[in-house]
Amino acid sequence: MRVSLIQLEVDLSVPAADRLAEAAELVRGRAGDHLVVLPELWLAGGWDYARWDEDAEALDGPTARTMADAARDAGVWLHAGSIVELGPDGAHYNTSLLIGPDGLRRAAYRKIHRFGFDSGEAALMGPGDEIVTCPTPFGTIGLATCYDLRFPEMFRLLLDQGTEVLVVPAAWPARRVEHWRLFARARAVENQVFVLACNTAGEQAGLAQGGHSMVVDPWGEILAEAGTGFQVLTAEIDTALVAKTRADFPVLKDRRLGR
Ligand SMILES: O=C(O)CCC(=O)C(=O)O
Repeated sequence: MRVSLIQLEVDLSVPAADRLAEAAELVRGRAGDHLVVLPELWLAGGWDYARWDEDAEALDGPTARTMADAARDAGVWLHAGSIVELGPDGAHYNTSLLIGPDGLRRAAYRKIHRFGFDSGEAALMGPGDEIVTCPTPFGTIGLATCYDLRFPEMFRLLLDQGTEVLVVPAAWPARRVEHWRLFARARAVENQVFVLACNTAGEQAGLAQGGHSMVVDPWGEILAEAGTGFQVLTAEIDTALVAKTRADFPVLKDRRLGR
């Protein structure tokens, strides 16, 4: 199957409506791909907390609807990155959306581990509390977001729910980009899954973003890696490699704890 990770440059000085339309066009341009992935909080911005109140929207709000139309027009599965979700309880969540080629939402995942210690996301967003996986024609997709990568115990739960392809949108800063690269490969190797890790590029709220979106196979090989600017990163992946890797090197059978 062909996957594309759209490493967007998030320039918050450009009106959100223009950036939304541009992202939708990029998705439409990926007709022929099987799965397209966008980064974390690419519309609201991952680091401009002051905007989150005004940018918060429901799960079926304008971003979700625009992305659903784009997915249907292109005939692709779309991981639309994440939005600032205004939950029914009035709280905000960092919620990622998986949309089918028919334009229907197939999964929504509220980021469990919020970044910022006592400020930023950790103070302003509610925590998700549900591990989310979704069956697709090309295997079970497991959902995680950015900072989640630092918490390997979460990925064992995703594994135990059948994950074969892990999709991780992010707004990961350049300062710690080597951690990002390390974790993307580590989560692939330890769980014997594909990892599709889609970061932002450019600068957000004065913070340089790391780029280096990656497609990693279950053996930990990097099949494709972006640079630091805007890029559409495309790779062919064979999801049969998950079962083959697990059969050829059956390390997961030796787990002793936590199941
Ligand atoms: O863990 C990190 O270094 C970055 C995490 C982050 O930027 C986020 O979760 O938004």
